[in-house]
Amino acid sequence: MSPPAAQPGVPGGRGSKVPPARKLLCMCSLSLCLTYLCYSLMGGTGPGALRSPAALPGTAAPRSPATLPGTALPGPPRSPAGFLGGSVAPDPSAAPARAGNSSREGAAGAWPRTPLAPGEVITAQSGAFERDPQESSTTDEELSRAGSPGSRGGGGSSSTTPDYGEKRLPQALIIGVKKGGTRALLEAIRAHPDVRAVGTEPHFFDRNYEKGLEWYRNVMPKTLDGQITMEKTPSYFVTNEAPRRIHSMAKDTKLIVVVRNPVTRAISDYTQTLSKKPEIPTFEVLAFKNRTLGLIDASWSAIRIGIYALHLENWLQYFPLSQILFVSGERLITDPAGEMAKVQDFLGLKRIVTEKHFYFNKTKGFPCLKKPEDSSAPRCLGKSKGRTHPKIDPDVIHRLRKFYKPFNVMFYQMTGQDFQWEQEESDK
Ligand SMILES: Nc1ncnc2c1ncn2[C@@H]1O[C@H](COP(=O)(O)OS(=O)(=O)O)[C@@H](OP(=O)(O)O)[C@H]1O
Repeated sequence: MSPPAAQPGVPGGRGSKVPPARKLLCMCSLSLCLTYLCYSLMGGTGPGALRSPAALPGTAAPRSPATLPGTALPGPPRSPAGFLGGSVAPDPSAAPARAGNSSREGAAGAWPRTPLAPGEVITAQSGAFERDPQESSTTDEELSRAGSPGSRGGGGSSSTTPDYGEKRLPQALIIGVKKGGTRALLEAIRAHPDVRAVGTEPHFFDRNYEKGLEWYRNVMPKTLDGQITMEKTPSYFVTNEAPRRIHSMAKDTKLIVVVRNPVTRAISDYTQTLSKKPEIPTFEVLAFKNRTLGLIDASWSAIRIGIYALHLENWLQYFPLSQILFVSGERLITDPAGEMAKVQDFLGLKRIVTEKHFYFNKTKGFPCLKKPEDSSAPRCLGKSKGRTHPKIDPDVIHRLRKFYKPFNVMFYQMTGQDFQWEQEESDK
């Protein structure tokens, strides 16, 4: 894999004088802690609540003592206070925020405000709503079929699956993020002959952990020696227990995270819920705890999932950065072959999935996989992928961008990659 470009001015960027990884993690943790303390003090999590990042619902308690409140440390690269709660004055220097992709936008709506208890699995919601086989869709029924003794498993894996080989626990996982482009990535990597993947989402490390590793193994497709077994469950990235559980299964598990501009991701998430529950409040209503004060509701899962730095901190307690690949959800659309090259390198695979596998489908508005020689149909993702987003008030988008900015900067520092979400002129 070609290493991410060096990022001058981004401490910890792979091109700069890199401080020891641990030191960087501690600094990031503390900065995040400070950010959240500020947010809490501004009332973001309830009156008087003083909460460290660890107290953010769904975020594991960091083990690093450096993350404890009260430790004196450098703050985030830019003071987050102005972004977090309180009245955020419009930034005249910022590019005017526009509504999302107008060509793909239409209806309005919202989803229920569902503050989660600490440790609660965020995608308990997705279990209720996501039934499309191309979404976070795996039903218990599907899984029990896939995992039942004597089944071929694969939970939706290719119909050309040969019924030989062995079921193995996955060596690589797509752990997130929800609405990041995880399905597109999984379908693309499945085109590789050395990869076998479950089509549905097993949700083992969040919802089904009690079923045990044998259940999980049985859900997997059979593989031959040298083939990699994979699955994708986007909720793992925001599940407290997932890093520890995956680490205890195999500490060398390779992890892939597809990340996308958190503002667009939030709208996409909301759009999905709206499609199932048209009666829910508008995005604009749900996004704020107090709109007059400009106080973003970070307890709303659509918002919280996008605070990537916080979630990543949890993973870095268990896995080195080198074991996690961050795929750009934006580039997965504009340059799928380029992103797939990185994925194949990361997995130690020959670069077989290349530009020859993709074409841009104008009707769909997305890249699709070219039809395999033995099949009659090209493979675009289903209608639940690439939905038209509702038009969101530009002021709300502007405020959300400001809210996420310090967290994004922190995420760039932690990963050594600049995803350039601040540079985007519109939220497509
Ligand atoms: N090739 C291709 N075709 C269609 N859609 C694509 C593709 N590549 C990326 N995307 C983007 O993937 C978004 C859905 O993300 P996920 O698959 O991670 O969603 S889910 O969490 O599994 O429900 C989906 O989000 P929305 O556009 O908001 O629907 C797409 O923007």
